[in-house]
Amino acid sequence: MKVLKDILYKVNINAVAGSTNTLINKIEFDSRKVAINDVFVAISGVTMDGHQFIESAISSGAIVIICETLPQILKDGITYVEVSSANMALAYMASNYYEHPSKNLKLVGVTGTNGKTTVTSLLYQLFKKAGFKVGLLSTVKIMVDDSEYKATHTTPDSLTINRYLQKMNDKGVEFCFMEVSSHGIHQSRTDGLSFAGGIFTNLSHDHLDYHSSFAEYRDVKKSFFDGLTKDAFVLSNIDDKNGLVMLQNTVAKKFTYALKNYADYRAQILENDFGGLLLKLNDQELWTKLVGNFNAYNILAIYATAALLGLKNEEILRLISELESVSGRFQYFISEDRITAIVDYAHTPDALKNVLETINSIRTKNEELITVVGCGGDRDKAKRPKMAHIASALSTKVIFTSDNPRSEDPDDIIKDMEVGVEPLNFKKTLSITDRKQAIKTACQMAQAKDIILIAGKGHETYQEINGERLDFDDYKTVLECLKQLQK
Ligand SMILES: CC(=O)N[C@H]1[C@@H](OP(=O)(O)OP(=O)(O)OC[C@H]2O[C@@H](n3ccc(=O)[nH]c3=O)[C@H](O)[C@@H]2O)O[C@H](CO)[C@@H](O)[C@@H]1O[C@H](C)C(=O)N[C@@H](C)C(=O)N[C@H](CCC(=O)O)C(=O)O
Ligand SMILES: Nc1ncnc2c1ncn2[C@@H]1O[C@H](COP(=O)(O)OP(=O)(O)OP(=O)(O)O)[C@@H](O)[C@H]1O
Ligand SMILES: N[C@H](CCC[C@H](N)C(=O)O)C(=O)O
Ligand SMILES: [Mg+2]
Repeated sequence: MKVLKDILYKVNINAVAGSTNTLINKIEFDSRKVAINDVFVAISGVTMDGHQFIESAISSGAIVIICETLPQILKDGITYVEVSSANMALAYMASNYYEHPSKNLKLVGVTGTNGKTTVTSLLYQLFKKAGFKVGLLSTVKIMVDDSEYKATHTTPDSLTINRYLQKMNDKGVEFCFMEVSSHGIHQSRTDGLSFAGGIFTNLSHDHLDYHSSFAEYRDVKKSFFDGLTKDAFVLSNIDDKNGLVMLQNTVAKKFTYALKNYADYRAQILENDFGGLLLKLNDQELWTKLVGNFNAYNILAIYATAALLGLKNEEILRLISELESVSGRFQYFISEDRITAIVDYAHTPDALKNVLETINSIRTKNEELITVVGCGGDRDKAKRPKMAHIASALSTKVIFTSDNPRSEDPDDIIKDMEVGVEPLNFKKTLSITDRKQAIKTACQMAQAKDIILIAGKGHETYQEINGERLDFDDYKTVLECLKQLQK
């Protein structure tokens, strides 16, 4: 049991009705999870308003209500706290409730449109190899040192974050690397956390269904860096046109990385093929198994972060050469028939362009590049024609298909995509709604030495249709199809 007034520390309060000396059990923001003596935080969400569940939370045992507008009738024995932002209040209360776990380890947040999972997962691997106890909060999974937990979000809600950070404290974790999504920042999921550092990877088109404009999306990302303290570091990719913007108003120590511009941490690509990348990094050669120009940025960010966190140069270089690629990020195999299949999580126009350009820079003219791609339902519709345009312009053949249609009709999503195909590329394209069938067709079309790219779902092991997640795995599917077709 905790005392309410202790967990309200730093919360911006407008009004209180009732006692704050109350003993409380736990905090919940979903009325369906409330039990006796809990605090219920009413959040006005994207689809519903949590304020309408105050009554039901009280019936389930809530004795404290945190809300943005006080109900008209206040019940005896219940403490009501009016705050200006319920999301922000939840984040500070979560941190207080779990006793500020982010202060007991070095927490590094990674934000940007693409590369967050790659950078955080590789940092997790590198620090584990260096012998530390490490934590990870990522799209793919949550790790409390060696214990793995399922991830539901890229950046979980603030209660979940602090709960896992406390578990990390209990295990003696020294470093934690976490993805910081724009939804996460906007919904204050990371407020109140003590970050030792923040990394900016890049910014391109995504989530314009949620953010009102690209400028708002950029400013939300920037606000993460604006919120860091002066003992923290910011590491920004200044080859990205918003790299310097992220550094504008932060009081944290500023560091930059780049392949094309002058920066604190610089690298040059010496070799780039399916075997990996050979980089010249601050005058030293460094080899990595990771493939693709964009991974040169990720590797450079990892090197710089490890250096900023105190690891020695030689050790970092040695450990980077041992890193394995992240599940569903340029994950590939070559079949018995010498067909290369690549599964990649490219689900934004920029990521898709980078992956296709990387493959094209490695591929010879006689080899076909067959791309299978779809776009998510209930997500930014403006990405659809853009991704279809890029896929059809940069591949020799393209199959448009489904990628988590969610509540939408998959054929409508495909139609939105087809609009982006330029007339000269029409003949390269084909649409097959069923993703398994699309992958199978790509495998049937491929000859020896051709390359199949299956983009958009990466590590995902499901296809979400009408609220139901049906088992589906791109990597397993393509592996099986190529095996069955073996000549
Ligand atoms: C659009 C969005 O971000 N939604 C998130 C948001 O939910 P919401 O605002 O829709 O909630 P709501 O359904 O309107 O409900 C409002 C409030 O009423 C409460 N409620 C609701 C029903 C009830 O009976 N009782 C009750 O108390 C809810 O618990 C909630 O607090 O707050 C919830 C709790 O934190 C999140 O789980 C939920 O994520 C949804 C599932 C989601 O799909 N989010 C995606 C878009 C997302 O966050 N993605 C980013 C990654 C993006 C990237 O690629 O960069 C991520 O970090 O994962
Ligand atoms: N530094 C980078 N720059 C551009 N594209 C990248 C970069 N790193 C990875 N990508 C591409 O973006 C895809 C997604 O990468 P990753 O999962 O690391 O990004 P993310 O930021 O975690 O995405 P999400 O927002 O879904 O969490 C990869 O599969 C690859 O195609
Ligand atoms: N974090 C991203 C992931 C998109 C992955 C793609 N497979 C899709 O479902 O659109 C989102 O939720 O928008
Ligand atoms: Mg991610």
